[in-house]
Amino acid sequence: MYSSKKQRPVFVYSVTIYDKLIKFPCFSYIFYDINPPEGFNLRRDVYMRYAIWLHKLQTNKNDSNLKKFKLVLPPWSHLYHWKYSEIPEHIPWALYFDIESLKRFAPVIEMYQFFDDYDVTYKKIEIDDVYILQHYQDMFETGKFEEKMSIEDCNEPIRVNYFYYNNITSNNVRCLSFHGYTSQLTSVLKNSTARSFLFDHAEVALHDMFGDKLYWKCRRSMRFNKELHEIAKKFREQELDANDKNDMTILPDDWRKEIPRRNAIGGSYLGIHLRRADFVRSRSKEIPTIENAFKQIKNKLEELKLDKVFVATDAPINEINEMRSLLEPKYALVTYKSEDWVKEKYKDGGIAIIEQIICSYARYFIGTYESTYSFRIQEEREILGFPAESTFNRLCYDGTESCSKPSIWKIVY
Ligand SMILES: C[C@@H]1O[C@H](OP(=O)(O)OP(=O)(O)OC[C@H]2O[C@@H](n3cnc4c(=O)[nH]c(N)nc43)[C@H](O)[C@@H]2O)[C@@H](O)[C@H](O)[C@@H]1O
Repeated sequence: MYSSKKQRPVFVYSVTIYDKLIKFPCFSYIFYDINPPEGFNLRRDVYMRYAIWLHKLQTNKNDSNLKKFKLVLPPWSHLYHWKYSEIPEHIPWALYFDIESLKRFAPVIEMYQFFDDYDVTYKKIEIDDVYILQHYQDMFETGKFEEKMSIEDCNEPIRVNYFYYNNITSNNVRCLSFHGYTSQLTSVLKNSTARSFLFDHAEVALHDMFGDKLYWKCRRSMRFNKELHEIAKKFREQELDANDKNDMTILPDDWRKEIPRRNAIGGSYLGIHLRRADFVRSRSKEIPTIENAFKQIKNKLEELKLDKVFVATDAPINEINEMRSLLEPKYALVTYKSEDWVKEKYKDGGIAIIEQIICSYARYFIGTYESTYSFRIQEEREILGFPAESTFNRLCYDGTESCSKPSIWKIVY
């Protein structure tokens, strides 16, 4: 794990990484950052675009004239949906993900490990080349989308510091209007002698290929931190009477050993992701009221002959109680209540992941329309080998099941 001491570099004076990153002269570093309001699960998708790019750079023999790159994982700081007890907080990826598993796909390092790579006698880190990606305004106006990139005037004011560290900065910041796939950014690397690059607004670059074999390899490498899995497993066993052996949900320790299958059964409970919070305001016409959600849950429990529903939700307690009073006593509504140490150690992000895991292992899953939190559960269930019909379902806004189904993105090996 990480030590808080390692979170903030202490340096004495300023040099560029190109000049002084002396510990590992054969490496160059790629940083990326994302539009601040974006939530955790969209960020996971953006990570994949860059991990796939780095994977390709690492394996593509035609680009052997390029240096070796490391992808620096941006700490989880100031996420809009999370409450932080201490500000600024730089949460490393190891708190949520199995880093060794990520490394089996792409050459990633944590930010604090980058600080270790850096010569710590220097006060300030200056990233050699910063590119702020931005959309071509005219493409949205004309609807004519073509792949291109060009350095242009910036659409937004330029930031002075990066990643909420006031000693990470750059003297060379440019705005790159961009429409294309992430690996097309290779041309930026080829035309530069820099040893450190930051792509801000990284979400502007698209997936090279959404849903192909490489996409799924990368996705499979994104295993959660083992302890989070253990916590969810214990909860499933104790509160939902579910276990991997009976539910046919055992995966090999190494994602590279996974094989195609569709025989997962899942625990004898219905899994629901009921997204509320900001969605109640921003998507009121697309998500159900509590009563409408109840109708769909009850119908599905009847149809599947189940008597338990696990609800992952960011709803306030009064809404959960309302749902509970509608379902009980005939059906049990189970939610995850974290122990104090879990909340303290893993914070809001970890609790959300534990709930996602529990939904992933359910007999049947129903998510919330266009929530990336639900999308990630659907992917996890594809990896676990559930029949697609038990996964790609959404709560309809009107209490019926008649609304359109979510897009089905089946796993490819
Ligand atoms: C419209 C967009 O929707 C996006 O949200 P959407 O895709 O649902 O997906 P997320 O970005 O993951 O949701 C935002 C955060 O809300 C919390 N959250 C959501 N659902 C649950 C849940 O069931 N249980 C728990 N414990 N926490 C939950 C969690 O911290 C998660 O990272 C937003 O990130 C964007 O900023 C934007 O608002």
